[in-house]
Amino acid sequence: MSARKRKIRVDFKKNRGKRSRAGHEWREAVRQDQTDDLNADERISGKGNLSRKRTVIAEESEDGELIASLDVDVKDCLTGRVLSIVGSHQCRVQSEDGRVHVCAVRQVLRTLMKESRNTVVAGDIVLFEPLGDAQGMIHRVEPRRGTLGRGNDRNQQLIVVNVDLAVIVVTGVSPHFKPSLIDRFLISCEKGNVSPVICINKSDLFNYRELLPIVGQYANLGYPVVLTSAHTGYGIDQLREIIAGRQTVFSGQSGVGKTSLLNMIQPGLALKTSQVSIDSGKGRHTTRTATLQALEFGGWVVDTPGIRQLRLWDVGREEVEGHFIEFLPLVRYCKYPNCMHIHEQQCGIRDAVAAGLISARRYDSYLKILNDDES
Ligand SMILES: Nc1nc2c(ncn2[C@@H]2O[C@H](COP(=O)(O)OP(=O)(O)OP(=O)(O)O)[C@@H](O)[C@H]2O)c(=O)[nH]1
Ligand SMILES: [Zn+2]
Repeated sequence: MSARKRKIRVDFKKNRGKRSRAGHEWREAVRQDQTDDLNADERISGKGNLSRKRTVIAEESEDGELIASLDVDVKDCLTGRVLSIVGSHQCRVQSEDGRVHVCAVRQVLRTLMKESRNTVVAGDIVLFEPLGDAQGMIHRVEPRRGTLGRGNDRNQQLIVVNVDLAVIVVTGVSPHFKPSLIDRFLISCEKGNVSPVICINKSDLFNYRELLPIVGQYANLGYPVVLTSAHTGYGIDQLREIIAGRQTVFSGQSGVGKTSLLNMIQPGLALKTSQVSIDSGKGRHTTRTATLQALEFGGWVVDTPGIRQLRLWDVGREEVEGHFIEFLPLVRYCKYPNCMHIHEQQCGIRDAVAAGLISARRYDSYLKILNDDES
C-alpha cells in the first residue's frame, strides 16, 4: 500500500453522539476524543463568522481518500476486521486473535473522510486501540478492495467492502433459472472488483445437462460454475473449499436456497446472518447493514437483504458494455466511438453476435439492461 502523508485543516465538529453508559476507560476516551477538537484555533472570517479549525496530520490513499489520523502510537493498536455497524457510530471489530470489540470511530476520522456515511463499513480492515473490556477506538481505515453498494460514482453507499468473492446462487428449477439476473449481478461484481462464482443449486431436482449450453457460456467467459444440492450435500465440500479463508457474499433470488446452503456449509450460519444484535452499552441495537460471520474453517460470509436482491450499483448506460467482458476486445471494430451497439451500422459487437462470437443470449441481456427491462 502506498500512502502519502499531509497536513490538513479540518472543520471543528462537535460529536453530538449520546454519552455511553459503557466502561469507564472507553467513555473517557470518547470524551477525550470530543474535547480534542476543542483545541481548534478560532478565526473570524471576512463575513464575521466564527470558524474553528484544527490541523491534523493525515494519511491519504492512492485515490485521494483520507484514511487515517496519525497522532496515535501504532504500537498500542490492533488490526481488526469490521463485522458490522451498530447504532450510529459504532461497530463490532474482530481482532486477529478472534476477539470481538465494540469500537467507536475517531471523530477526526469521520471529519476527514469524504463520505461520512461510509467512514467505516462492514468488511473494513481497521487499526484500533483496545480499551477497557472488549471495547476500542478506531484510528485508521485501510484502503478498500472489492466493494458492493448502492448508488452511482458520485453518491455511493457502501454495503460491504473487501469482498473477495460473490457466490451468485441460482437454480435449474423453482424459481426459474434466469441468466439475465446472473448477467446483472456480474456487472455489480465487475464494477466492484469482486470475483464471482455461479452456484447452481437444487441439482437433485433437475437434469443438469439441460443447462449445459448456458453454463458453458459462463465457463467460457472464465466465470467458475459449481453445482450443488443443499438437500443431498452434493458440491458442498467444493463450495467450502472455494470460500475458505476468503470474505464471501451470498446473493440470489428468494427461494434459490441460500439459507439452506449456508446451513449446510456450517450448521446455524444462516440464522446468525439474519439476526444480529449486540449490547453496545447504549441498549440493544440491531445491526444496520451487512454482518460478517466467521467460518469455522477460516474466512467470513455475508448475506444481507441489500445484496440478496441483486440490484446494486447504478450503472450508466454507456458503462454497461465495459462490464460485459467478452465485448471488450471487439468494441474497437465499431465505426462510431460512442456506439451503443443497438442499431448502429458497422458495429463490432453486432457483427460478433451475427458471427456467433458473442452469445445472442448475452447480447439480449445487454439490450435489456440498457432498457432497464428486468424480464
Ligand atoms: N430439493 C431441494 N430443495 C432445496 C435445496 N436448497 C433449498 N431447497 C428448498 O428451497 C426452499 C427455499 O430455500 P431457502 O434456503 O429458504 O432459500 P433462500 O434463498 O434462503 O430464500 P430467501 O430467504 O427468501 O432469500 C426451501 O423449501 C428449501 O428446503 C436443494 O438443494 N434441493
Ligand atoms: Zn458497436
